[in-house]
Amino acid sequence: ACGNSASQTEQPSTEDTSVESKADTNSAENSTDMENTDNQDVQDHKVLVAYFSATGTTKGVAEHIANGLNADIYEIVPEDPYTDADLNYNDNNSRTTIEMNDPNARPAISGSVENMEQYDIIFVGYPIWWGEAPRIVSTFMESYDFSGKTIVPFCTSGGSGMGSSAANLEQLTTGAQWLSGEHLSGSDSQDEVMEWVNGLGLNFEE
Ligand SMILES: Cc1cc2nc3c(=O)[nH]c(=O)nc-3n(C[C@H](O)[C@H](O)[C@H](O)COP(=O)(O)O)c2cc1C
Repeated sequence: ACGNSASQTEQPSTEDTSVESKADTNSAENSTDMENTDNQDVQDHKVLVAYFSATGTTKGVAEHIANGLNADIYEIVPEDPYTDADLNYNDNNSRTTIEMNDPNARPAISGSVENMEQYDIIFVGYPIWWGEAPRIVSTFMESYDFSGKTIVPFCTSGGSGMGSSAANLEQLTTGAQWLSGEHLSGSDSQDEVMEWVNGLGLNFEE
């Protein structure tokens, strides 16, 4: 399913699991070229960019979104970090192969989002593993009450699209509005990523 994955060479920084959750970068100034000033109506929405990234690609995209929107960012950090051996998809007995073969696997997350209630829009980013979101993203979706919130999924991959990954995550939440997601590339510039974000038609808090 993932023979076209190229990125096993740029190696996982699995030891770099520092939580930069909620780097509170919201400030009054917003120097980015937000194009949504013409559709500010009654309410602006506070945004969280949450992501899981085993080897840094999704992290880069998540940072583009968070920087572009001046939004909070939260890394889903596994309690038990993924080693290179864990990430070996050529090994039928590797941790990821075992987890992805079990739809009910729920790897534990270290830490949590403080005050999820304050967010109206949550971007959720992840790498595609065997055509799906990693099971730890399922753990994340089941850990909070997302009702009334808008969820915007995005992924990176070695070539596959989102497939049914987001639809399957959506099943784990109730009462949230899921927008159709986007497959992004680790080589996309911030401007390219923001072009997609600004085209979503959401009102972001500035
Ligand atoms: C266990 C595992 C399974 C993968 N399965 C797929 C796949 O099915 N399709 C694909 O295009 N890429 C697959 N990949 C490649 C990753 O999706 C890709 O390298 C991604 O950008 C990594 O993101 P990250 O650096 O944020 O972890 C897989 C990678 C791993 C480690």
